[in-house]
Amino acid sequence: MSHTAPASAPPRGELAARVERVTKSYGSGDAEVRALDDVTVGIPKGRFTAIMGPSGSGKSTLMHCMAGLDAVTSGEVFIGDIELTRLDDKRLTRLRRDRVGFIFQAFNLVPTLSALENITLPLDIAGRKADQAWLDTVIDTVGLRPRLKHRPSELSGGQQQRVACARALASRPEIIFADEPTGNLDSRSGAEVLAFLRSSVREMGQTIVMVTHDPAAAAYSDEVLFLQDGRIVDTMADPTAEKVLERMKGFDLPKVVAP
Ligand SMILES: Nc1ncnc2c1ncn2[C@@H]1O[C@H](COP(=O)(O)OP(=O)(O)OP(=O)(O)O)[C@@H](O)[C@H]1O
Repeated sequence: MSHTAPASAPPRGELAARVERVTKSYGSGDAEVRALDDVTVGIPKGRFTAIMGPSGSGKSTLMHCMAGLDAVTSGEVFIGDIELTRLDDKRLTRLRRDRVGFIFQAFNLVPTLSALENITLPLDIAGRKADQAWLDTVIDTVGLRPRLKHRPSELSGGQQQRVACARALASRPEIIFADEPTGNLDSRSGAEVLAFLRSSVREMGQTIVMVTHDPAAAAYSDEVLFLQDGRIVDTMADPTAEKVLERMKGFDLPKVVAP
C-alpha cells in the first residue's frame, strides 16, 4: 500500500487538532476511573491517524474529547487554533457543525431520506449550499452515483457506510473523526470503506482520525497511536497489519511478576 502524501499536502508538522495534558475522569473518590491520564498529542493535517489499544484503554474517550463531544476534566483541546474548552455550548456546536466531520460504527443515516439527501443533510441544516463540483467528486470517489436516490434500507451496509463517509466529506471539514467505521461491516465492505478513506487523505488532502480494534484497518493509516490505561504508550509510522498485530499482542501479555 502506498502512503505517499498528496502533492498538495500541508508541510509536515502542521496540526489539525491537538490535546495538551488532557485528563478525563469519570466518577469520583473510590469510584473514579481515569479514562485519560495526562495525554498530549497532535493530529497532523492531511494525514490518516489510527488510534488503537486494548478495550477500556481510552480510545473513544480520546476521540470524543478531541472532537468536543465530551468535556475534559483538565487540560486543553484544540481544533486548528481554537481551544474548545473555552467555547460555550452554542459555539462548540457551531464549530463541530462547520469544521468537523463524523463517521460512526452505526452509520447513523436518516432512514426516510435518500442517499443524496443524507449526504447533503449537514450542509442543509447549516444553511450552506453544497459546492457542486466538490460534491460530484466525493460522490464519484465513493462510487455512489447509481445509488443516490435509494433509501438507506435499499443499500448494503458497505454502501450505507460510504454514504456516511460522503456525508462527512461533503462540507470539506478540517478533520474527520471515525469511530470504528468498519465495525459493522464484512471484511470486503470494510476494505472498500477504508480504501475510500485512504484515498480521501491521499487525493483530497483530508485529515482523518480513526479509532479501530482491527490491525488490518489500522494498516490503511499513516500512523498509529497506541493507548494503554489512558496514556499514549507508543506510535507506529507506516503500519502493516502484521506489525500492528505484533504490537497489540504485547498488551495482552500477563504482567510478569518478579519472583
Ligand atoms: N460514561 C462513563 N462513565 C464511567 N466510566 C466510563 C464512561 N465512559 C468510559 N468509561 C471508562 O473509561 C475507560 C475508557 O473507556 P473508553 O470507552 O474510552 O475505552 P476504549 O478504549 O474506547 O474501549 P473499547 O475498545 O472497549 O471501546 C474505561 O475504563 C471505561 O469503563
